[in-house]
Amino acid sequence: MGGYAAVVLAGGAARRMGGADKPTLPVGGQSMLTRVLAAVHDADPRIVVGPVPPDLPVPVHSTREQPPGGGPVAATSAGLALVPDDVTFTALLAADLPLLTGEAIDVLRLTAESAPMQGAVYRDAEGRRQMLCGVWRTQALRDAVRRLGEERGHLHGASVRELMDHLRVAEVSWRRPGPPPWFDCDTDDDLRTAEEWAR
Ligand SMILES: Nc1nc2c(ncn2[C@@H]2O[C@H](COP(=O)(O)OP(=O)(O)OP(=O)(O)O)[C@@H](O)[C@H]2O)c(=O)[nH]1
Repeated sequence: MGGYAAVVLAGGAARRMGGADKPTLPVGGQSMLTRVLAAVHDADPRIVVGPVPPDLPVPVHSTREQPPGGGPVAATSAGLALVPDDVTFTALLAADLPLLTGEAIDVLRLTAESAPMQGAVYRDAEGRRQMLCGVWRTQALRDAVRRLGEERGHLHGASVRELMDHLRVAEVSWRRPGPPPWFDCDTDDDLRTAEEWAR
């Protein structure tokens, strides 16, 4: 596999968690953001779109969509602006995936590199795409963001689902026993579940 970049979206409002600073919440003794960055330890560059906690234990590049809070596609666009043109693949990830592993990223990378598609995401047992747990051909992702921006006139408030409509995506099932690596924490209950699984 070749090199890849990682763009981690970490500037959401976390309304379902009462506005908590979600990426900094600990699971298994480490912040969710730290855990996601560890899963992409071999990505270069690693880009965080959102506030970067001062005690983050790994170096990252950081940026922010303008205006802040513009939603995940505006944030993706800001992150992609820091990905060099010669980086063929980019992992696009939420910051609230505390069970993500390097192995799970490798499966996505292998799929994205071999499939005649523009990227790969996980699909859960109910068939739902985990859209912020994927690896993409960087240029295809850039093109999709640009086309969506042209259609809407702006990216503010655009959803990841709208973005995916502009991309050909391979869906990957995770069939191994144990917690799914794409599990995302939207609520306090999710956080408790992740904590149990992370033990
Ligand atoms: N930089 C940035 N990241 C975002 C934005 N909106 C969502 N995200 C990130 O995208 C990921 C998925 O977001 P959600 O969990 O759907 O939204 P959320 O705002 O975190 O939470 P809710 O308000 O409860 O929906 C999370 O890692 C968020 O931090 C945004 O406007 N800017």
